[in-house]
Amino acid sequence: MTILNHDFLALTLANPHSIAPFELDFPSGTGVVEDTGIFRLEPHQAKQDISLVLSVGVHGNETGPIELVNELLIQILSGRLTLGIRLLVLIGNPVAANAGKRFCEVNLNRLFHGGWQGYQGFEAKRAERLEQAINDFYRDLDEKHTKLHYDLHTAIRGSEHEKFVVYPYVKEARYSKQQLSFLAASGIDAVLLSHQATTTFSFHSYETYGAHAFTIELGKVYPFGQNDLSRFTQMESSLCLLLEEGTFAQSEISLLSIFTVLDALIKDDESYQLNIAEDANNFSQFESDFLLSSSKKSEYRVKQSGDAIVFPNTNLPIGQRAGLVVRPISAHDLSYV
Ligand SMILES: O=C(O)CCC(=O)N[C@@H](CCC(=O)O)C(=O)O
Ligand SMILES: [Zn+2]
Repeated sequence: MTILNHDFLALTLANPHSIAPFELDFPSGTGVVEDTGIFRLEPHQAKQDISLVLSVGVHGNETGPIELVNELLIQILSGRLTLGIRLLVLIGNPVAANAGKRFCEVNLNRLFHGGWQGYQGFEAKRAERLEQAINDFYRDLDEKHTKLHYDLHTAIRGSEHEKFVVYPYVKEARYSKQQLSFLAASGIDAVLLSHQATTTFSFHSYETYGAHAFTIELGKVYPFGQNDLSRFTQMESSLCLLLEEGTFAQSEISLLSIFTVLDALIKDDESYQLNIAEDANNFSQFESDFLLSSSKKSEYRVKQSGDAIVFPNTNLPIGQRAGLVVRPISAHDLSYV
């Protein structure tokens, strides 16, 4: 088996359920395709002790980041980019990607950190397999080794901040200045600081391995072939620098708008409604006391003028997150590591 034309995405989509493992050489290192959508690359000469997981397509229809990372792989495999750190690329949900869907049976990004237990079907198996791949990749690294996991997504809606990240819930609320500066340099506009543990991929890597891990939203969802990859230029440049030199591009944290997550809105009944326009953007703000959601069982009123909604979505099963309510805060109010 080989990766024809260095096109790992094409190989993955042609074999969405499984691939027998195989090894390959490329000009600056060696690689192993461990399974479908799971590709580990080891540099001949590591410039820094950094192990980077780049995951894309955890939601199958979020194709822009998949195309971006596939392009980076083509550059590495063809020798145009010299790999200087360890790299694990994960294409999360190839079956849903082929179907042009967010997921097939269950939202994969709610099944990590053991959340797959108790579920059947492709996504449950896939979450377990992806967790295993990360565990294998991070195994036996010493204390001073830097573990990174950037989980790249695109959002269903337009947004007042086109590119933003979810910083998973971290103990003692201490945030990495180096990573935030890297995100600012990568074209990220805003950061949401999570208020609780979740079963997302980025939370799993932070909580289990102490990785610097983020869900990174790079714009709006488009089908394969319809993404304007020029919108990812800053992220691409930062990733190239990191992959080649093990260096983090840095910009002022003050470029970032920071939001704390106040509440997760949970769909608690079939009657659950969000009182927002169909086409409302992420980060739409509301006045104090506005009735943001209501159902036969509950209502949610906005606590303070300026509070905003991110990821509003009611097209999901009861018990799942229908949105996040966020509030702007100053970067000066954060504690940093
Ligand atoms: O646009 C939307 O509503 C969803 C975009 C998306 O997939 N977001 C992630 C965020 C994960 C996190 O909170 O870290 C998701 O919902 O899984
Ligand atoms: Zn997503």
